[in-house]
Amino acid sequence: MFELSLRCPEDRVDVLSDALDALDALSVSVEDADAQTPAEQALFGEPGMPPPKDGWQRSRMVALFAQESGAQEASALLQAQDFFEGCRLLGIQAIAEQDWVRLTQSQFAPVEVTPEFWIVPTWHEPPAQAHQIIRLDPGLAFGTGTHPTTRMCLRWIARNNVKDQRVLDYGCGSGILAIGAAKYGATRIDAVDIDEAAVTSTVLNAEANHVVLTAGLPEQAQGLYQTVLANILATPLKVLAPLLCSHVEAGGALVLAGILERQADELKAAYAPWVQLEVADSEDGWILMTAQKPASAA
Ligand SMILES: C[S@@+](CC[C@H](N)C(=O)[O-])C[C@H]1O[C@@H](n2cnc3c(N)ncnc32)[C@H](O)[C@@H]1O
Repeated sequence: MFELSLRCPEDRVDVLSDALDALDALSVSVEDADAQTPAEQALFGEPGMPPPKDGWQRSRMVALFAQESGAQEASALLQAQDFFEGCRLLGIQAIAEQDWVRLTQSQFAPVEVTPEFWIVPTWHEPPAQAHQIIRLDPGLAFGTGTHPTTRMCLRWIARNNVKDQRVLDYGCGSGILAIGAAKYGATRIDAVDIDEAAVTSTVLNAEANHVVLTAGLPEQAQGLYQTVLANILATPLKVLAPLLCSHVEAGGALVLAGILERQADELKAAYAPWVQLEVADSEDGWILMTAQKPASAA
């Protein structure tokens, strides 16, 4: 394989991607040309939404070609185009053969939720002290346990009693929270997501973990649940406040994650008409907020 890399301004990323695609690049990736420097720009998008911008102010694009001649031809053609003005060819280089599967796998080790509760990729042996295990490999959907928001939700499940409960996992991603709830004894579990790939991942991961749950699009969530879990992000969580609260049974628990420490007050205010949210856990600047729905509430 041969890698053609170039640098370009943000407004050229789209046209260059299309051109490289048309020139038979096997893949095109874009990254911040200023990554790892003080000029690095953070670009965040909401899950399920398109990225906020096509590229960074100064983007580095890397296109992969099967043959060196293909990369050279593409570079000559691109440099002859008007839209290449302001762009710079960084070079063409051969990529050494690698065992990509082994390399990827080596980046995912077992993750500890509590000393007894672990998330273990299928290519690893579970640690000896693990009494409760979720088997999960990285896939298309969010939720491998490496993110603090997921771990905090799972810790909450392990430390609170969900046995025999009806549980809703809203924004299920890989299904990891729904599977965790099943492992801790929840019996009727709905896992929903706006992303169909997440629904498919959840079904496959539930099967691999031998747990029973129902996965589907958000309309699948119906009626009242004793526990509602939602690890999304502060903005959608605020929009979803009436809906999520309407699914919590009186006396039931609402568990929210994907919230930064500084967003605690805005979340409390958004949920105040229904429940009183409190910070229940925190890790790396992220917080877990929980509430019990008043027993008399509708
Ligand atoms: C941060 S991931 C969490 C995945 C998993 N529950 C976990 O804890 O690791 C958020 C998930 O919420 C989904 N999502 C975002 N907005 C949503 C919405 N309005 N309704 C349902 N799902 C949503 C995304 O597609 C994504 O899979």
